[in-house]
Order: sequence, then structure tokens, then C-alpha cells
Amino acid sequence: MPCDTPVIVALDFPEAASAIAMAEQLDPAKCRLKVGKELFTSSGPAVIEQLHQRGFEVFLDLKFHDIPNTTASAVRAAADLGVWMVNVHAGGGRRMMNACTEILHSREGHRPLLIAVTVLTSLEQEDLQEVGVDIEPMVQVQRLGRLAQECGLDGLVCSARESRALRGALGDDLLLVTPGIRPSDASADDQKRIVTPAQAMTNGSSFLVIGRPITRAAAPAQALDRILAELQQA
Ligand SMILES: O=C(O)c1cc(=O)[nH]c(=O)n1[C@@H]1O[C@H](COP(=O)(O)O)[C@@H](O)[C@H]1O
Repeated sequence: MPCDTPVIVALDFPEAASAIAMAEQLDPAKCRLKVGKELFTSSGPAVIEQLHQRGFEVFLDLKFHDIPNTTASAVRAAADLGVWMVNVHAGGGRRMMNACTEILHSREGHRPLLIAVTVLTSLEQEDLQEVGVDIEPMVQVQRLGRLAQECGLDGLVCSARESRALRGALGDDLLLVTPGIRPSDASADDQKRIVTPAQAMTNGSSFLVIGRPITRAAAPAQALDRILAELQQA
């Protein structure tokens, strides 16, 4: 069942049973699902197969960041799992990202969308300065976004706060996958560069990654429906 909405629900759960229980409350036509570091570390590739069997397309979010050979090999392994999307960290640089696009373009069969994380949505300018990046998030996002585009990646992970400027600087072809999405009444949790679902789409985001506002809701399916209704009105 193909999904016809921009929502990707983050399945941040400690093991497969709770992740699958959440997936079974959701409709593959209304959302895609993201498997991240916690769930994949605990459950491995099997949980992806279980989600595929339930009709979901899966974004494997491991933010691969390593030397070119290691990262390209990991991306190939992700492609072998049949995932819809996989991410690397643009901070790995040009040679790493080129190695990843080359290995995907040289393979037969299924090829996932390959996107690059730019600046984590949990970071603000002060955080960047502490780790030696003495520029604003917007500038760093555009610098890494341009580099990823030059390397032929399909898209970027960034905050929807940067989506409009990225569209102006890099055009409309890049997929902009934006976490840090919060309905106006939701807690920010540990996210810093947050945007509402409707504003994110208005800003030019392609996909919205949403975790706790849906998965921690008393009624997750209804929380998703409310967000989809907000998007319809945008
Ligand atoms: O690559 C990601 O998915 C990601 C990048 C980023 O900059 N910020 C970010 O929050 N994420 C992920 O998106 C999800 C956001 O979850 P919530 O904060 O619960 O909505 C988590 O699974 C994060 O690991």
C-alpha cells in the first residue's frame, strides 16, 4: 500500500515488540516509518522485515559517518535490506558521499533514496560553536546541503526552519526531510529548531519526521490524523 502523505513516524522504541505494536496502530497509506539507532541496535534487520511484511516503507536512520569505504559498504548493506531511504552524515565529507552514490548507482536492483544529515535539529548556534563550527546553523546547513547536492545525493535532513532558504539556494529537486516537527501545543522535548507541521510544508519540506508527538500520544492514530488534517488545511 503506497503512502500518499509526507509523514514519517519515528519508531524510537527499545525493542521490536513495542515498535511493531505501534506500527499495527498505524496505516501504511498514511505514513512511512523510520527505524533509528535504538531500535536497530536492539532488534537488527529483522524488525525492518517485519515492518515490510505489514506494508510499510522504511527509512533506516543510522546517520552513517565513517571513512568512504566503510560508509559505502554500510549503505550497500542497507540497500540489500530493501529500505525506502537511508541517511549518512554530510560531515563525512565529499569523498565519503561520492563513494556512497557510486556504490548505489553501480548496483542492480533496489536502490534506496540516499540523504545526508546536515545539522541535527537538537543543535543551536551555541552548540555548534562548542564543537568548533563558528557559523550559524542556517549557514552550515546550506554549506553541507550544497556539498551533498554536488555529490548527487537525493536529499537532506535539516530543520524546516532552513527549508525555505535551501529551496532558494539549491532548488526544488532535493528532498528535504525535516524532523523537529511539533504541533503548536506539543512539548519541544530535546529538539531546538522546531517547526509546526503546516509551517514545515509551507516552508518547502518534502517529508516530516515525527516521533514523540505521535508515538507518545494517548491515541497515536488519532494524533497522526490530526496532523494530516492540519496539513490538508495548509
Ligand atoms: O535523521 C533523523 O531522523 C534526525 C535528524 C535530526 O537532525 N533530528 C532528529 O530528531 N532526527 C530523528 O528524528 C526523530 C525525531 O523524533 P521526535 O523528536 O520524537 O519527533 C528521532 O528519531 C531523531 O533521531
